[in-house]
Amino acid sequence: MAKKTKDTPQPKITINWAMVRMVSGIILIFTGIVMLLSFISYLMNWKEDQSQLNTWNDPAFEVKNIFGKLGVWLGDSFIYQGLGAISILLALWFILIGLLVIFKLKKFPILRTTLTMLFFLLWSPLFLSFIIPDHQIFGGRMGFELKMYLMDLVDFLGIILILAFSFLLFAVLEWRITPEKIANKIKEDRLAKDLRREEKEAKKQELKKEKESAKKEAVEEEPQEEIAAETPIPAATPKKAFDTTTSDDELEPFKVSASSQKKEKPKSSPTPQPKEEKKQEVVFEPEIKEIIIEPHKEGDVALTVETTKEEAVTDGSVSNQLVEKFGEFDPTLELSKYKFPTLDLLREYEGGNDVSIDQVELESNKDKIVDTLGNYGINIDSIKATIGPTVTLYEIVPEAGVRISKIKNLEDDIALSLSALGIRIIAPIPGKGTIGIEVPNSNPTMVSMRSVISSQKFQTSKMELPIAFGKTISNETLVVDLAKMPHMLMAGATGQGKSVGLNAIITSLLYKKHPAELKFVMVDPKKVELALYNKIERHFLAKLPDSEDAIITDNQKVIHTLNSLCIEMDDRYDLLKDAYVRNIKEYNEKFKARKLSPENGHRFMPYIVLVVDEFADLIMTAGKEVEQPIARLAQLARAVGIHLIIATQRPSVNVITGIIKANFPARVAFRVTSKVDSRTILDSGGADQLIGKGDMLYTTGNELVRIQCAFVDTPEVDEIADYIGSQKGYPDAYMLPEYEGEDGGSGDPLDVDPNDRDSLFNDAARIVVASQSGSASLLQRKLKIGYNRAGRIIDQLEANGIVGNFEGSKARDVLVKDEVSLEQILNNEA
Ligand SMILES: Nc1ncnc2c1ncn2[C@@H]1O[C@H](COP(=O)(O)OP(=O)(O)OP(=O)(O)O)[C@@H](O)[C@H]1O
Repeated sequence: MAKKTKDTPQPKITINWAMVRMVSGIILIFTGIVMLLSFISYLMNWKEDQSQLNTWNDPAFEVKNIFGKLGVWLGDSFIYQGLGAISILLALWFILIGLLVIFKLKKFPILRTTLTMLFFLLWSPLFLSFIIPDHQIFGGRMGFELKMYLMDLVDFLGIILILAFSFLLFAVLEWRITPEKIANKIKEDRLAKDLRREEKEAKKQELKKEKESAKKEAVEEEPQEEIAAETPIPAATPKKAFDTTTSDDELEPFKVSASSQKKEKPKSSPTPQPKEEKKQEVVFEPEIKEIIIEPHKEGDVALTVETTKEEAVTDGSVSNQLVEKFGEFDPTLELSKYKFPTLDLLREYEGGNDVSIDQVELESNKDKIVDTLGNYGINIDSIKATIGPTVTLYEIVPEAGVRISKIKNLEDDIALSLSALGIRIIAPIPGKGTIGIEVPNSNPTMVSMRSVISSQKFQTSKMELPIAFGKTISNETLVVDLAKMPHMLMAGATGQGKSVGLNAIITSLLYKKHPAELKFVMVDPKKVELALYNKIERHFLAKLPDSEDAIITDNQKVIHTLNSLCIEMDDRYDLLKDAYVRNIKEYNEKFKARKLSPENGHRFMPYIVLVVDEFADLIMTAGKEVEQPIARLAQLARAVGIHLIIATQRPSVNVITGIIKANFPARVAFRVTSKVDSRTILDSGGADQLIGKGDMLYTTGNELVRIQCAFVDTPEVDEIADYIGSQKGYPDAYMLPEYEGEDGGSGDPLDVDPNDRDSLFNDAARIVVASQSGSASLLQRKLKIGYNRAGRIIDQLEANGIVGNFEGSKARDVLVKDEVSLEQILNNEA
């Protein structure tokens, strides 16, 4: 603010263009209105008024025109003696130009409008005086004279041709009429007609179907024997077929004709289904052909043979057709009414966005820095201050020849002379060639979550998983993409702002992502930090199938969940491989473009963010069991949209092990108690010099950025969770794959009785042999079964010698090499 008043420019004599524009606009509109009303009035009263023209100066002369003598004069000059009735166009043009001038409508095609008007001003007088020759008033003098001249020159037919050709020429130039356009227009009209017809037919079909289902219900309510009596071929007709055929025709066997069945086929069941599923079902229906074998003998029944054509591989053209027909797949359709949290759920804090610092404080800090350095013989060329929310950065350019290390060594002395905590010296500032000294403000400004969420940067961000972390030292909102990080390690001593930081991350994502696009897996050993998010379980949380609470507080469950996430990761990789894409973004785009069929197990993949609030506690109790899956996820899960955020109070080396550290390039450090801790988390000091309360350092491997974390209070989080939780959600939380631990799944095949076979055993064996891959997740997808059952079937396959031994994460070898041998095995053992 103070800066502004300082920089106020000297007053200059300037032309107020806005006023000029306003005044000229008003004059134009006024002129246009007077002309328009005069013309209209003149056209109505011209006979009487015109006869008075000779007695113009006579005070007794009375005219009927709405604008009196001026109106008559205008009408006579423009209409009678001039352009005729088309002069009205001129009046309208004045009004239009006036409006354009006032409202600054730059996009309006003014030149084109003016040219069109000029054409009509020339063309209409001739046209009007030609078709209404008795009254000069319509064509005006211009029309009359022109007509007389042309009559003499080209005669009647010549004038018609001139009028017709000039109009045609104008139309072609003005409306750019080309033969293609005309053809297109005809085509469009035809298409629109067809579309309307199709819509009508679809509506009719729907009505018919409704009636049919109503009838079916009525029939179902009737006693069964009655149906049996009326239906001559119930035994031969599969139940499914009976279920799907519901028209009256069905009750008569001979009328189960090609046409009536054809209509039935795409629907497998008339029961209403969730929107999305319904859509997909229709989309990927196989092509069905029918051959009717006519009866040979009298009294024989016609046989309809139904053949399903092999489903074609979905190539571009098919998907294009699908997209044309149904539009892109919309993952948000099921919760299409979902409303994103509103800004008013977040609080405005006192002092909000205005970062202010006392001028005196600035001056005195500067003097102290200059004096301290001066005492050690370091002279300064220039010094510049950048005021941030919690700290002010003084950028120093030392005199030539001063060693940087000398200034760096004076850190403690400068801190002493400024008598302030949290002084940090950055020597040199990367990419700037200056030396930075960060000095805490005596009155720090709170950075509210509201201010960062409402920032343009966050609102318009196109990032996949944007996080509005807080504000940098130059008071800019820092928005980072979790998808790019791809995992984050967060550390800080107790009470320094870790939980607030986690909430800020989660809140940012909740403000930007639809429940269909993002799921959280939350681990909260402290049991209270993340409990608030229980309310959004059905919208944003993921959990294990058998667990009650989505937020995991029990360490044993954490191990299961992490392993389950590993399975989800492997499944996702299989799907990515199938789809020939390299990451979740490309995969989802392909899925949305309907290039991947859900029939083959493909599905829209939401991002999964694993949030662990107290990692030290987990490592202490579960050690390797937790470290291994975390490391696996951290190494591999990035491409499949699984991201980890891990927070810990104790950033010691036995918690943040080398393997974990190597896979978490994004680090956030709140204040820690020692330089060693700072080194563990950031690989450099600095975190021990922070001032707490959300003051943090952030790095993605290169430079350290000092940020004031945005503050979001528990009641705010509570309100956001309430707001989301009160809306319609999914029936349940997002289900992660089942994981049974050591005892389940791929157990000891010796325990498995080779004769104890799952009902899907044969199918599974065929799939495994056909693909030559003994993977449980393949069976899961192809047979649409759970992980446990797939694991059991794999064990049975092993016991029967179809697949080889368990080989860790690798798929098992398939011992039967071709389908013929497999069929022999299956037949022998049957
Ligand atoms: N970004 C911030 N801006 C202002 N004040 C903050 C900020 N973050 C934290 N604080 C203050 O610090 C207090 C403690 O923060 P928080 O609960 O996040 O600490 P913590 O590191 O999670 O502690 P613990 O590990 O014990 O849970 C908050 O109640 C708040 O008063």
